[in-house]
Amino acid sequence: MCERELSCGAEVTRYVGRTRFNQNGVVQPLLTDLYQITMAYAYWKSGKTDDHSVFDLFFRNNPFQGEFTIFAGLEECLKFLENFHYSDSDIEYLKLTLPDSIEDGFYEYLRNLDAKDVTLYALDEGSVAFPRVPLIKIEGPLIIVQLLETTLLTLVNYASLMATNAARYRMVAGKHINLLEFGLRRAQGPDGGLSASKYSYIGGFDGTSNVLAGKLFNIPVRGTHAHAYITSFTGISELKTRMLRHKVTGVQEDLLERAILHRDSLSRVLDISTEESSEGELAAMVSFAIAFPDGFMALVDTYDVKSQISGQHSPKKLIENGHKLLNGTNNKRKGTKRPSGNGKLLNACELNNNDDLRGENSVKENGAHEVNPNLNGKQNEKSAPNKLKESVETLTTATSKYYLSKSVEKSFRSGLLNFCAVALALHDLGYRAVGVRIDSGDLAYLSCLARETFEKIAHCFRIDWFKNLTIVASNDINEETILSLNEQGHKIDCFGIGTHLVTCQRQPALGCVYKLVEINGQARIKLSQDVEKVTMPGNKNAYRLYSADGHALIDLLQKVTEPDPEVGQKVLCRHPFQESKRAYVIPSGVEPLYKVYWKNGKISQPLPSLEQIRDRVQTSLKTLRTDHKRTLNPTPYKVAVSDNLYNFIHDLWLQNAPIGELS
Ligand SMILES: Nc1ncnc2c1ncn2[C@@H]1O[C@H](COP(=O)(O)OP(=O)(O)OP(=O)(O)O)[C@@H](O)[C@H]1O
Ligand SMILES: O=P(O)(O)OC[C@H]1O[C@H](OP(=O)(O)OP(=O)(O)O)[C@H](O)[C@@H]1O
Ligand SMILES: O=C(O)c1cccnc1
Ligand SMILES: [Mg+2]
Repeated sequence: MCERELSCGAEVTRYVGRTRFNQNGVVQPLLTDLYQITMAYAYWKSGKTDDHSVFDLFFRNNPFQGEFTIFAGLEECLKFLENFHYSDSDIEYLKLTLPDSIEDGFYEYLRNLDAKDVTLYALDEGSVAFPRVPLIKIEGPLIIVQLLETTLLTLVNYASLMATNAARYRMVAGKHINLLEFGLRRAQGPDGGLSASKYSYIGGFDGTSNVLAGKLFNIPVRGTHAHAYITSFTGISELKTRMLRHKVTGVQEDLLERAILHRDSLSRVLDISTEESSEGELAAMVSFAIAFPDGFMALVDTYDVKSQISGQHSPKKLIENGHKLLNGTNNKRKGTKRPSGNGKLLNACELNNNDDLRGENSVKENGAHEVNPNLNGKQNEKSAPNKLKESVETLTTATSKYYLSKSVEKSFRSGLLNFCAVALALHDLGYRAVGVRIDSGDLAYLSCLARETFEKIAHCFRIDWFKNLTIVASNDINEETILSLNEQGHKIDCFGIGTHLVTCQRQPALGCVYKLVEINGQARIKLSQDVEKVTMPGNKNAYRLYSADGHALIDLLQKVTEPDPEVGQKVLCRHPFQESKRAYVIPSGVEPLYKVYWKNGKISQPLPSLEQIRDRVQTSLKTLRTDHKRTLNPTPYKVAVSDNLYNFIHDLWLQNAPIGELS
């Protein structure tokens, strides 16, 4: 079954009610490290194949300097177990690749190997998770459980990192902003791109531009258009068609003619000269509107009609140059004068009323803007490093200063003028435009300017919906940009986010590991100089204890042989390594964290849909106190061990730590 759905640029087909998708074909037993297979052979040779083993899959630190992680990738792990089987060609390849000394019997063993003797316990996919609490606990014959290591890690590591990253973007953006993932072109390859789309959706994004992800995972696909579409038209003479049927009457009308008429009247209302708007841009917008009259969304920042806004006065360049000035490395550079700035931080929405500031800027012949350092036309007497420092601080804290340049605003207004003209023409023919995308410049300021323009038109032309046109912003957005935009004030409805989201630029790996914790009933511990790296030995259960107000208080690990903690019963919770750190907790709620997800060769729980996992992320995050979730210096969430497990760990540690000899 499929339904037609309107995206912000194009009508797309969305598949609904489909059953689950197939696993990416690249996920197969040979998607592993060679050493898993060589170890498997050595286990086989030494008769350890069926030793009953327990492995924990866990991470040691939360990513992005945060204090929580979203667990994701479980469904893919279960599918991997379901399909685990070496094909004939896999066996052939291994025979060619491994040393000749490997006995044929091993290949026969592999040929018949599957995951039916394995049992997998896990947290629910989409739950918040914390360091050292295993996300997955897996037990069964040593050889197979070992062979699963790398693939399970690759399925969980990036998925969880991505879902966490997306959830963080959702937190800073707030629940009413639309978040679109635009990262495929910048992702770590095609598979990275697909996973990014899937797990950013789970983490709280609303859609993706990645069409295959839409098809495979039933994620909403969304999109606008690229600068190429605008620049592909040089003038209105290129328009092959300018006619559009009226939505109600069906009569063919000349959309271009109407757009030109509206542009003339708008230019007076908005005080923008039509000479400053590009005809090519108008032609492109008209043609796009004819193609998608119900989904007209346009990029409004393509043409810098009178100047180049990138160069010396882009926010990045100004900040860089500001730093160079501060360091004395760029003093002689032409065109890099001290930026204006009196240290006052402007709310972005106030900027375009501040003619004093904007009026001071001039445009150089070469197209670069020169920003007059003197706000009042007087010589600035404060010329020492202090003043420079002040300027740099002004720049770094309010990039909007860059936009004091009048022509930046003008060039943006050209796109806006053309968009509004076409939107009004569409309105005449019974259609509603969708909105604009801004992909450069000061997103706070320009979004306010756009909204102000829409409101003005809504008022002047008595078209109420015009004021609610969607404003999409994109361009290298990250968590900090959104926080900063929130502080400055903006009117953006939707962020399109690519590079920083999908590459997880701030922390490119989660660092999940897979450690043997028990074999044939004997606990195993891996020691390390680095206490953080000492493993938690033994087969364990995990619980989340809740406070009376419903917040998660602490995660507790116990030996599986211990009774579950009980509501209202005092539990001693101990720091796993620091003896003096301990506390009694009387939980108001106790949640056993593990469910058996795979047993006897079958997935043993009903698997939630992507939407349900996405919902779980939000409900699970709600159980966390806000101080654990804040971006700056969040409070660490406590992970503890029972008194019993504490003593067990430390006894085992002593037993396993060799006693040195001093000489
Ligand atoms: N108001 C704002 N506050 C903080 N950061 C912003 C603001 N507006 C935009 N940004 C960010 O500033 C950066 C813009 O940098 P850049 O120098 O590349 O400018 P640009 O407008 O993209 O220029 P170009 O014409 O070269 O594309 C982007 O990362 C963008 O997300
Ligand atoms: O900026 P991101 O967060 O990665 O979002 C995706 C970017 O992809 C497109 O840019 P494009 O590929 O056209 O290149 P550009 O960087 O020159 O805009 C789009 O205009 C966004 O800017
Ligand atoms: O649809 C868009 O606007 C889009 C898609 C991918 C990358 N940048 C923008
Ligand atoms: Mg871009």
